[in-house]
Amino acid sequence: MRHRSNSRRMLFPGDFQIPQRPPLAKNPKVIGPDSVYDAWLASRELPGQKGLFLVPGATRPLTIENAKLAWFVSQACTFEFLSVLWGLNPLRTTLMMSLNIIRSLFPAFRGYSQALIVDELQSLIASESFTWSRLLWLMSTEVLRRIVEGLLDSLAASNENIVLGSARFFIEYKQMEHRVRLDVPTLSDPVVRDLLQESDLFARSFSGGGFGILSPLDFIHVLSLTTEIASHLLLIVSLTRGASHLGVLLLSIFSALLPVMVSWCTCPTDQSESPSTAREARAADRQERMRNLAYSDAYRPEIALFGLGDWILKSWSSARKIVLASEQPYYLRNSSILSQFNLSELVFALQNFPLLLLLQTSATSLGSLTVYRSSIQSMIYASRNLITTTKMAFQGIFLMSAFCASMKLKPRLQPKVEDTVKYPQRPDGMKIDVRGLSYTYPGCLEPALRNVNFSLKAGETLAVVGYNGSGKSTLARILLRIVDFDRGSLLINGVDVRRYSPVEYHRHLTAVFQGFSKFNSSVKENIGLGNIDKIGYRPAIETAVHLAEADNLVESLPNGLKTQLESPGFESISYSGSMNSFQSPQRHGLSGGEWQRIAIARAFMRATEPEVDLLLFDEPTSSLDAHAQNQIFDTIEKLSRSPSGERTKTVIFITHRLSTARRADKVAMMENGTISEFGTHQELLEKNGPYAALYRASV
Ligand SMILES: Nc1ncnc2c1ncn2[C@@H]1O[C@H](COP(=O)(O)OP(=O)(O)OP(=O)(O)O)[C@@H](O)[C@H]1O
Repeated sequence: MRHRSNSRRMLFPGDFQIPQRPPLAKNPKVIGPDSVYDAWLASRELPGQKGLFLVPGATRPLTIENAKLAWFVSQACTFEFLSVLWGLNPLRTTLMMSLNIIRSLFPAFRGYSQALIVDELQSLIASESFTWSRLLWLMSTEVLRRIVEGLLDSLAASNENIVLGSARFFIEYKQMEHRVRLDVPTLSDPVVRDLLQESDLFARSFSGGGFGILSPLDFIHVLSLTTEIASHLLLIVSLTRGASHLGVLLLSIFSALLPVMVSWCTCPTDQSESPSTAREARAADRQERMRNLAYSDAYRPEIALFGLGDWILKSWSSARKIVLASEQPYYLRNSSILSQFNLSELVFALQNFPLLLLLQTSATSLGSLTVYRSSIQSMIYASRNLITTTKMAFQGIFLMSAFCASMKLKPRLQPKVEDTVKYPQRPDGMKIDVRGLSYTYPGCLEPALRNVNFSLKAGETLAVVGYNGSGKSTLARILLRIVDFDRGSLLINGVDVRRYSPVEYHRHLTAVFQGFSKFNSSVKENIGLGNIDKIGYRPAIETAVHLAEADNLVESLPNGLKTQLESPGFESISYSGSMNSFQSPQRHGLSGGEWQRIAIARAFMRATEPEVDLLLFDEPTSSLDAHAQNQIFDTIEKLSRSPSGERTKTVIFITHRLSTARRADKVAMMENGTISEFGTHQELLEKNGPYAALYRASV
C-alpha cells in the first residue's frame, strides 16, 4: 500500500509547491542581493568586470562575495527546497540521512574492532597459552560487523536510488511544467537562457552525472563526512588522553591536517576552469559554439556542402587554447616543487613521532597503535573528501539558485490578474485595429516595424505583401501574440490585446508560420497537433487532410497516417545514463511542398472550430504549384464562411504571389517596416504606387 501511495505522489508532483518565501528582511546597512535571481546573477559576474558573465555551468570561485551570496541563497531557498524534496518521501529521506550518518561511523568502528583482534593476538602470544575461543569470538564479531556493513550499504544504495529518482522526477516535472508556459519574449532573453541552462544542469545532477561529480547528496555527504572526522578524532583523543599526551594529540592533528593545508596553499583559491577575463569568456563561448556545430546533426548538410569542417576545427582549437591557457596557472602551480613533494610520505613520517611517543607509555597496546594509525589516515582522507564535497556543494547552491529563480520566471506576455480581460467573441470574426505599432527585436538597432496603422473589419480578408525583410512576418507574429510590441496599440475586438491571457487568445486563432514546425513524429501527430483535443479522433484528422488536399500524399506513404516522418535537423536529447531500448522506426522524408501541405492540414484541424476567429497564413503556398495554391485559397475562403455563406472568420495571409492578393478584400503593401499603401487591390492598382509596380512586375 505504501508503495502505491508513493507512486501516486510521483505521478502528481503538481501537488507540490516550492514555498514562496516572503523576501528576507534586509539590514539596510548590508548591501546584498534582493532576490535569488539577483544572487545567481551576481555569482556569475566575472571578478572585477562588471557586466561580463561566466558561461553557464562555470565554476564559481570561492570568494568572500560568493560565500555571502551562497549564504543568502541558502537562507532564501535552499533550506525550503531541500525540505520540499524531503516532503516527497519523508520516511525514505530520513532513512537515507540516518544511514549516511551511521555509515560514516563505520570506519572508526572498523579500526576499533581490528585493534581488539590485534590486542587479543598480542596477549595470546605474550601469555604463551594458546586459547582460540576469545580470538574466534572476536573474529566472528568482525565477520558479523562486515556483513551488517554490507547489508546497510546495499540498503542505503537502493534507498538512495528511490529518493533521488523521485526527486529527479519532481524537478524535471517542475522544469517542464514551467518551461512550456514561458513565451518567446521571455525565452529570447539571453540571461533567461543561461538561467534555464544552469537549472537544467541542476536537474541533471540528480542522475549522478552531467555536471562533474556534483550531486545533491553532497549536502548530506558534508554532514556524514563531518561525523566521520569527529568519530576519528574521538578515537584519537581517547587513545592519547591525559595531559602528558596533549603534545602527542596536537602533533597528530597537525600531521593529519598538514596535507590539506599544503594543498590549500599550493592551489589558488580560484581553482575553477572558469574564464576570468572578457577574452577568455569570449573564447569559452566560441569553443562551445564550435563544439555544437561539430556535434549537431542539424548543421551537417551545410557543413558538408560548404566544407566548414576545417574552419570549425581551427576556430575551436584557437578558442580552446585560450581556455586551456586560462586554466594553466592552476596546473603550473600544482606542479610546483612544493606539490611535487610526496605529501603522503611526509605525513606518514610525521605520524611516526606521535607513535613513538605513544609507545613509550607502558599502557599503549599494539591494537591502540593500529587503530591510532588507521584513524589518522582515515581522517586525512575524510578531510580531503570534505573539502572537495564542500566545494561541490558550494557550486550546487548556485545551480540550485538557478532552479529556484527559474521557477519564479513569469511569461512576459501574461497580463497581471487585475488587468486581464476575457476575450469577447463575435459571430463574424475578429476585428483588428492597429495604431502606430512599432517593434525592434532585442539586440537590434533598427526597428523591424515602425508606425504601422491599419484597421480590419470582422470577417474581412487581408493580403499582406511587400519586399523581403519589410516586416510582414514580424507583423504576423505580433498579431498572433507570439512577440510583444514596443510602441502603439493593437486592439482586438476593441480591447487592448495585452489584456488578454495569451493562452485564451491563442484558442481563437490558427496559423501557418513561415518557418512552420516539422515534428519528428507520425503524419497523424504532425496534423493532429493543430487541435490537441482531437488528436486521437481519426475523422477530424482525415477531414483536415482532405481540406489541405493531402489525401494523395497520405495514401502514397508506406503506413498512411501512421508513417513516421523524418524532420530535418531533429536531434534527440538523451539524458546521461539512459539507454535506447528499442530501435527507432524507419522514418520517411517529405519534400518542401509536402511538408507545407502537412502544416496547412495542421492549421485546418483548428480552423473548423467555431471559437476560431482569425486564420493567419504566412506564405502558406510558397512551395506549392499554382493549381494546388488556388485550391488551398478556395478552401480558406470556404472555411471563413458559415454554411449559409456569411463571413464568420477574419483571414490574413502574407504572400509574395500577387496573383493571390487580388482575392483579398484589402491589401497592405509593406515597405521598410511600415504599411505604405492600404486598400482594395483595385484601389491600389489605380493609385499606381509601389503595389501596382510590384504587381506588374510579378504577373
Ligand atoms: N528574430 C529576429 N531577430 C532580429 N531581427 C529579426 C528577427 N526576425 C526578423 N528580423 C528582422 O526584422 C526585419 C523584418 O523581418 P520579417 O521576417 O518580418 O520580414 P518579411 O517581410 O517577413 O521578410 P520575407 O518576405 O523575407 O519573409 C528584417 O530586417 C529582419 O532582419
